[in-house]
Amino acid sequence: MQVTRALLSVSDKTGIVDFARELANLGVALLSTGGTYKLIKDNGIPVQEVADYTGFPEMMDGRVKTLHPKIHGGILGRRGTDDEVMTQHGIGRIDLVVVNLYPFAQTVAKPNCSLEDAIENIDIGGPTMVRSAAKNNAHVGIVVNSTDYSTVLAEIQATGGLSQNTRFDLAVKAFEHTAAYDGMIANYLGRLVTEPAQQFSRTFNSQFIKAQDLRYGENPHQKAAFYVEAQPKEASIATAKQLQGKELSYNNIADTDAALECVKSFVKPACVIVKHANPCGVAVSLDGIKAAYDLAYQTDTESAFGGIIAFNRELDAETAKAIVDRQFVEVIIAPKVSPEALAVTAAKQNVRVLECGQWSAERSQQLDYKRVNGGLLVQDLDIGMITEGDLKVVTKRAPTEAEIHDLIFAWKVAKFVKSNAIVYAKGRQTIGIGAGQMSRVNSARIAAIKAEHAGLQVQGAVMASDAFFPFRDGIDNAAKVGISCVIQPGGSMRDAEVIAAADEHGMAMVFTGMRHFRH
Ligand SMILES: NC(=O)c1ncn([C@@H]2O[C@H](COP(=O)(O)O)[C@@H](O)[C@H]2O)c1NC=O
Repeated sequence: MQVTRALLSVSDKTGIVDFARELANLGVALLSTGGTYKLIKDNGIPVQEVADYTGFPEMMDGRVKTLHPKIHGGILGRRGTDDEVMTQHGIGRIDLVVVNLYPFAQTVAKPNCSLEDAIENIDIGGPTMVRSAAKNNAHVGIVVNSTDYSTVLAEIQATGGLSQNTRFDLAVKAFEHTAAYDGMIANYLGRLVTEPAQQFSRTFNSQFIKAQDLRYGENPHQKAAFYVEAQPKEASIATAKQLQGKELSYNNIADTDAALECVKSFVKPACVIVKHANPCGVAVSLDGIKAAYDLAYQTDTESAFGGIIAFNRELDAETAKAIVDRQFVEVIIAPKVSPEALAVTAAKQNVRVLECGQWSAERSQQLDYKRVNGGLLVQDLDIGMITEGDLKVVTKRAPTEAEIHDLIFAWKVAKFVKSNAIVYAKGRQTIGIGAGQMSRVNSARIAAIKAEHAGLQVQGAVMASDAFFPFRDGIDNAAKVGISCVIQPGGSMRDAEVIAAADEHGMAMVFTGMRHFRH
């Protein structure tokens, strides 16, 4: 297919002048809408305005520009089938359509965007041309993204046109583009159909882009792929670059996400080791990430085998060496990886090393999804976090300054441990973690067993519980193993009993008023 005439109509005008110039140099006749036309013409490039071509002016403040049979007939006409009718009605072929749409997303993201503004930024003529051209991809090329200008141009320069493969690929991109666009509009308007407007729209429309096919899913008989957002809001597993190692698996990605999101909770140098989606060792150390790793590893050396290790600082050679010398590790992830660290991990080529970029201290609110059979649970991501000022001391004894540091540390870890979660910690090191039990008492027992197994002293450690204690037995058992201080949300109908138990044992206890279930 030869490109003889192109229609250019873009809101985002990035790169359009150079693209138009090169097309014109190749002898392609250009048609364009108001603003795009003016820009191209002002740059001395020959171009005809759509209004001049159709004999119909743009009207209604741009609501009608390209919605004309001479435009849509020119795009949709089947070469070899519709030639006669096209000639009969004076419709010329349009071989290439270059369109990007009114910036709906940017408009509604503005604070105080009015419904009127949002409505005016719903592009009608643009998607219509995009869909026309994409449908007629057997004869027409459609470009919706300026990042494709150079490859499209190179192909036209080389062959005078675009191959069927290229046109089909561009057409799929075009339908992906309009699907995302209409999804955004439906989500936005779908929040307004009830009075008062709701956070969650009537339908839930979202688009994710395939980052990679995976060898298999959670188990080898399950097929899987990893999809990411077009514009992830912050450094995450979705933004991570793999610097070395075997291909990431489904479970690697899920566990790396858990480790990274947990380590983001800490400001000081920290290390989180995850196994099967649960932290099995976490530590913070003012001496740096190597010291944090040593402490995190101590919590549960058995579970750390084949684990995922996340840091909140650049991975350095010393830490990398400590890891690869000591243990089998599946994935190491950090905001940055030094070239020296990479030289160390290169000796173990199977180890996956990921660099995800630096996140900002201010977490951005996002949606969290969980698939259930036949449905989807959607909620705000749990970015809730308490500070020292939020702690309510409920016992006679108040925690010491050192205990407060440990309480907040243990609380941050408990947030990332599957419920029921119990975390024992001392000196900003996890001493024992009890995860994913149906009874809180059993989680506490497991935390104690883990501590004993690791040879770590529970005496004087703090205990975090992701949700309230329904009975006093949790506190009595904790006292028996040597826990001195407890952090929990509070809110049980037996809080008074639980507090009395803590007082009897001379423990300090604080309520957070915030629960962190994780399923
Ligand atoms: N109404 C129409 O016929 C129409 N045709 C093209 N557009 C859009 O107008 C924009 C370009 O306008 P301009 O070239 O005037 O800057 C593009 O985003 C394009 O998608 C239209 N605008 C909105 O629907």
